[in-house]
Amino acid sequence: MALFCSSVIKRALVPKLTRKLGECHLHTCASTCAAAPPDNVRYSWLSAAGGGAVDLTKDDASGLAVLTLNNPERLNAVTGHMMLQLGDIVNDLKEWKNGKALIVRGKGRSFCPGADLNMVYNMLDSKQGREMCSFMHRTLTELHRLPLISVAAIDGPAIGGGAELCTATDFRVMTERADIKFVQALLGIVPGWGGGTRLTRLVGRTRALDLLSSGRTIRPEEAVEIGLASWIIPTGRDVVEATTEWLQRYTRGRTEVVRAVKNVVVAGTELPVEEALAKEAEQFVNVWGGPAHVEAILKSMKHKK
Ligand SMILES: CC[C@@H](C(=O)O)C(=O)SCCNC(=O)CCNC(=O)[C@H](O)C(C)(C)COP(=O)(O)OP(=O)(O)OC[C@H]1O[C@@H](n2cnc3c(N)ncnc32)[C@H](O)[C@@H]1OP(=O)(O)O
Repeated sequence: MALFCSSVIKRALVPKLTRKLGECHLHTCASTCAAAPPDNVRYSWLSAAGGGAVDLTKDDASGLAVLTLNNPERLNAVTGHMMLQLGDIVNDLKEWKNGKALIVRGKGRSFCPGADLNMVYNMLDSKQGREMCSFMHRTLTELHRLPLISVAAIDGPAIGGGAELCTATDFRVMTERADIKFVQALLGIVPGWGGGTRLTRLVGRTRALDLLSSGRTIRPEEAVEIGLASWIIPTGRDVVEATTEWLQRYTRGRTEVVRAVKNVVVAGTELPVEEALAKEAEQFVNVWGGPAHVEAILKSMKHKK
C-alpha cells in the first residue's frame, strides 16, 4: 500500500499535522538534540505510550544475542514503552562480556515502520520531540558502538525510524519482500534517531541526499548495489537461522578478538585520528600474546626457519 494511503496516516497523522501546521518543531531539534542526555535520563513520559515489547535472547555459549521488536499488530512500530526497553537492552548488552554478535529483527512480516504514529499524534510539541529524539540518538548511537558485530535482518518494511534503526547495526541483510524507506521528509521532518548521519556515512553524500529527499523505496537489489545491504536472504530460508549462518564468517574467532576488531572499527570511524590510533594500539596490546594469538602462531611454526 502506498505510504500516504496507509490507514494509519489517514487516521492519525494527517488531521493532526493539518491542525498543528507551523507549530511542530520536531524538525528544528537537529542541532540541539545531538548532545546526548545524561545516561540516567529515561524520560518517563515515554512509558505512557504503551504497547508492544522489545525482547532479547542471549546465548553465552555462542555469544549471539537476538533482539526482536515485538509489536506485530502495528507491524512492530516503536512505542515509547519500547523505546525505554530498547535503552535498557542496549545497556544490558554493553555489560555482556561473552557477547560476539547481535541480530536485530522484527516479529512477523515487518522489520519496523518507525515510531508508533499513535504516539507521535500525541507528542507534537517541541519539548517532547527533542526528548524523544535525544533518547533515541543516545540509544542507537550506543547500539552502533557495542563491541558486538551487529546485523539487521530485514524481512518486510523498514520505514522512517525503522530505516534509521537498521543503520545502527554494522550490516543489513534483507529478504526479497523487504524494503527500506526514509520517509521523514515526506512527513515534514528529517531523521530524528541519528539515521541521517549514519546513512550519509554509509552510502555517501549524493546517495544519502537522494534517498532522504525523495523518501523513495530502496529494494534489496539496490540496497546491495549501493552498499547499504550486504546480502539478500534466499526466499524460503528461516531469517534468523540464515542470518546466524551468514554471521559466522565474522564470529568464528575468540570472543576477545571479535570484540577488539569491532572496537578498532568504531574508533576508526568515530574518533580523531590520533585518538583512533591510540585506541587501536590499546586493543592490539589486549590481544597480543593471548590464547588466540599463541594458538595461531603455533600453527604457523612451519614458516619458522
Ligand atoms: C520520529 C520518528 C519518525 C522518524 O524518525 O522517521 C517516524 O518513524 S514516523 C513513522 C514513519 N512511518 C510511516 O509513516 C509508516 C506508516 N505505515 C505504513 O506506511 C504502512 O503501514 C506500511 C508499513 C507500508 C505497511 O502497509 P500495509 O502492509 O498495507 O499494512 P497496514 O498499513 O494495514 O498496517 C497494518 C497495521 O499496522 C499499523 N501501523 C503501521 N505502521 C504504523 C506506525 N508507524 N505506527 C502505528 N501503527 C502502524 C496500521 O495502522 C495497521 O493497523 P490496523 O489498521 O489497526 O490494522
